Amino acid sequence: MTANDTPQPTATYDSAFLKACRREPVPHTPVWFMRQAGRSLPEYRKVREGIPMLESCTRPELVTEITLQPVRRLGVDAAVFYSDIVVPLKAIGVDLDIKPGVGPVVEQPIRTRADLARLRDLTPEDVTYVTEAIGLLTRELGATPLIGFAGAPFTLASYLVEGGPSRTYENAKAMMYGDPELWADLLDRLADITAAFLKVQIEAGASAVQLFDSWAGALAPADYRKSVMPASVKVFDAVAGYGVPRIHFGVGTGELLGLMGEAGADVVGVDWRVPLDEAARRVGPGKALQGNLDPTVLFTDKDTLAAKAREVLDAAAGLEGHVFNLGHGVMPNTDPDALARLVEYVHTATAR
Ligand SMILES: Cc1c2[nH]c(c1CCC(=O)O)Cc1[nH]c(c(CCC(=O)O)c1C)Cc1[nH]c(c(CCC(=O)O)c1C)Cc1[nH]c(c(C)c1CCC(=O)O)C2
Repeated sequence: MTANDTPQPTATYDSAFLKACRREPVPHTPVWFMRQAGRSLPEYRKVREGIPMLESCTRPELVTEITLQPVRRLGVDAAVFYSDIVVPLKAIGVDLDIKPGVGPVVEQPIRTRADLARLRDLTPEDVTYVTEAIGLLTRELGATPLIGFAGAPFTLASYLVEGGPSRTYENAKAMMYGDPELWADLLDRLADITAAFLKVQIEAGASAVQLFDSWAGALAPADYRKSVMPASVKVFDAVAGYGVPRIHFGVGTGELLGLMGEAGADVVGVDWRVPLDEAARRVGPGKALQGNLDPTVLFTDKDTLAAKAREVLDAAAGLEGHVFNLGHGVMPNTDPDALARLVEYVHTATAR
């Protein structure tokens, strides 16, 4: 499929997940989990043994297996492509690695205009392993949709400018406030790279895409609107013509929910801090919501888990479209059986 073709009904078109994204009636509330593939699954730890994270993302058969693992075990309504937000940066030659237990670490942070030259455009040839893996996956998945994803310009910039994970984003925000032109140019470069990465995934067969602006909650709404939102708008605009749902998620973004919808999302992801009925008021009409069980609830007993999931469903009762998810990613020590129970509970409680 290319942009602006009339979207054709596909094998996944009538899935509960895509219907909920389009705000159509659903047979049950669809469920998937951010970070559903990964360390909470013993079968993941087994196949990843001895293979560095970023290398694992370049092996199509391994990517296929890891992406399918949670679909088989948990009964979720969608698969999420096994990759990472820093994969496109690595693919254009940025010297970075994912350090276990730490996260992405960038050898030479981007701090000056000269550093920007290290961010060249991403072409499909840079990530042929992504195209190949998605081809394998969509054949295996059949009617189950595959969600592609990318990091939003701000969240990618936070790693590139800080050089690694940060609690304060002091270098990134100092650039944003102190050198707005350099900042705008950096985010614009990242928007092009992100858009190119999403296009590769959609053209290879992804049924929906999620833009992770995980750390945008660090920003005041006025700064988000002026200094970050234009780059995210550029990303969403670039993939609008494909007709696949676009999901927009960040952590601690209660004050930004309206703007994150306005940026061009069809579905707004909500963390656990804002109940979904209140989130719907902040986002306004015409968008589905995704979320938002606190991931730590999975560490509690069965009855508490069901009661807390019920609270999410009750808050979502009046929404135009609801995709059940956690308010952030599955934590590594989560019991996979609790995840499977949660899927079962949501499906049963919402069966129509
Ligand atoms: C901020 C961010 C990153 N990566 C991602 C985000 C946005 C989501 C969020 O807000 O949590 C996105 C991501 N990363 C990964 C996925 C896979 C798909 C899925 O959700 O199942 C997704 C969607 C694989 C991964 N990405 C990573 C792992 C764990 C590494 C491993 O298994 O060795 C996985 C499965 C590594 C990673 N990569 C990143 C971090 C913070 C870490 C964790 C570091 C650690 O605690 O070890 C950057």
